[in-house]
Amino acid sequence: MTIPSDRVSGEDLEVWASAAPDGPVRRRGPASSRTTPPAGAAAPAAGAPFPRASSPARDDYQGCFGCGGDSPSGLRIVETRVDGTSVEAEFAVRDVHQGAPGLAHGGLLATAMDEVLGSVAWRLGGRYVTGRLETDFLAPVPVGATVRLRAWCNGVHGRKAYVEGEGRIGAPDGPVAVRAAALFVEVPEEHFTKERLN
Ligand SMILES: CCCCCCCC/C=C\CCCCCCCC(=O)SCCNC(=O)CCNC(=O)[C@H](O)C(C)(C)COP(=O)(O)OP(=O)(O)OC[C@H]1O[C@@H](n2cnc3c(N)ncnc32)[C@H](O)[C@@H]1OP(=O)(O)O
Repeated sequence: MTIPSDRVSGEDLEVWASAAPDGPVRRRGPASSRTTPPAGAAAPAAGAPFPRASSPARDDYQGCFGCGGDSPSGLRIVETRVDGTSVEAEFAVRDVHQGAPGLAHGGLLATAMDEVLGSVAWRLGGRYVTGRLETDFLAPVPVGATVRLRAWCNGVHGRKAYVEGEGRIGAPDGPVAVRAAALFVEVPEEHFTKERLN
């Protein structure tokens, strides 16, 4: 398998022990050039308060599909540890999250990554939305499993924050089921109000 060297850095590549007949397969990591910080990107700040002035960020807002308690089929992601801008979180895969019978739908796993990576971005101190989200699905996740999420910021460049993370099955050192890299873009407060229909 050939990996275009202009698309990924050396750190993005991993050698995967594989039973493939031609030996170990080199697989691309989750980050493409569009989700990799450019040279000169700043290191993330140590962690800043959420800018809670905007209405979707109210302390009592429970409508989020990822983390809110008001969404009956929501993921109900709970943050378990925050260290600066890095976040650990978890959620339980329920019947309503199925794709194939008994297994989590991939789109919901991508949603979980969007949520936890977004939480990292908001800890930079601005209001951020997802501009691009790249996801690798590495193992099926059974209904009933707890997915342990971990996410961190690789750098900030102007309005752009480069965030990465992973989800493991069952335990913090369990098998990696999903990996993601994203570009979050800082937006003004009006972003969350100007297009609303209700
Ligand atoms: C959101 C939650 C709020 C509640 C918070 C509660 C408290 C916190 C608790 C918990 C954490 C939150 C967790 C949330 C998690 C979920 C997050 C989501 O699902 S967000 C919804 C989905 N995303 C959108 O709806 C964006 C839709 N897109 C847009 O609005 C625009 O396209 C936007 C803002 C992304 C960019 O538009 P422009 O006009 O402002 O700016 P331009 O110039 O186009 O882009 C700026 C820079 O970014 C690059 N860029 C933009 N999109 C890119 C892309 N897809 N790929 C690569 N680069 C991109 C551009 O090339 C440009 O770069 P150059 O400055 O020129 O270097």
